[in-house]
Amino acid sequence: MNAVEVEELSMTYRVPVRDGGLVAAARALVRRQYRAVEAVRALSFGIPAGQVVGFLGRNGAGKTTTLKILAGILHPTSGRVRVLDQVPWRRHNQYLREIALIRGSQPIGDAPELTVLDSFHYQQVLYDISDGEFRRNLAELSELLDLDSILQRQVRALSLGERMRAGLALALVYRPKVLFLDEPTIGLDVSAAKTIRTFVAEYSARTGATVLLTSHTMADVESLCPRLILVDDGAIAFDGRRDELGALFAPTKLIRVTVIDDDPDLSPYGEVLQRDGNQWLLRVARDVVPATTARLLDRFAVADLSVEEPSLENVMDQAYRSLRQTKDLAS
Ligand SMILES: Nc1ncnc2c1ncn2[C@@H]1O[C@H](COP(=O)(O)OP(=O)(O)OP(=O)(O)O)[C@@H](O)[C@H]1O
Repeated sequence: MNAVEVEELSMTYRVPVRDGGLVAAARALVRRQYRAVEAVRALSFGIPAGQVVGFLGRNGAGKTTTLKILAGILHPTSGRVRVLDQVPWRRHNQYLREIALIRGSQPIGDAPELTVLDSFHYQQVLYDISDGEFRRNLAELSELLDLDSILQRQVRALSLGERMRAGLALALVYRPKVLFLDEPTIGLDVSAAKTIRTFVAEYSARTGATVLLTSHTMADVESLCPRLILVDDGAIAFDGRRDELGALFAPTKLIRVTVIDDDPDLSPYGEVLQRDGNQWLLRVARDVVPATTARLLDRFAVADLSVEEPSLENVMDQAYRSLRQTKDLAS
């Protein structure tokens, strides 16, 4: 059984619309008009327990809406969802104890006057955690997220990075089995973001937690998610491994080659992206990579040669362009 099971999930928001001006404002008081925004359209996917999945897509693609439905905050327009075999929007206590939604934009609850430690005690009461388990979990989280120096501080006085570390620990002190992480590194400096990434990887490895993560930071996705689901306009555009995404949307690879010949010219072998002395970086269509490497090895005295996938950032850029083009052609 999958930990997360989503079938034909759709969500349409009703957004009030009115023209500008006082007359229109007065008319809207009497008869309000609405416009439908289809945020999620017939999404289907399953996630086995323990898997870490990147949930990607352009701004407005429907990621946060999906995570909110899975976390039981929103009721969808239609579709079937089971997370740990429960219907999220029924919000049973048992369910809420087994999952956590953590949003990088709002990592911590709404009691900014409490200290971090008080917030932990509040979580202990709310989630009915035994003293022994609470002490163990808090000690482990403090160590992994370096919380000792902020436990006595008021939440309102924390920096964004400290807030995110505290928010993650607060959400995980009751040991949820499924994590929905919505841009957990947004706005963080490179070291703080790395701390969060390392922590998420360790948490899921240690506890076997299932993780669905959205991020526009490709380093998060690259380091954490073997499987990627790409949504576009509320529908799934891709579901598979990172190399499969590359093969689908970025039809090229990079050949990095160092030759020891004098004054070599490698430009006929591919698009030259970089040249540094005798080291060349060539962009080559995927299907001619084997033939091109064979020709290079045959023609030059090669000191070093490697074939590289384009960066995930590059692949995503090409994927978004291609999806936009398809949409423009269809409209
Ligand atoms: N509360 C709401 N009321 C009306 N429309 C909404 C609401 N929340 C989101 N939307 C719309 O639904 C669509 C999907 O939004 P959503 O926030 O799920 O996208 P996203 O993929 O998370 O985007 P981003 O990467 O920018 O965070 C967008 O068109 C958005 O404007």
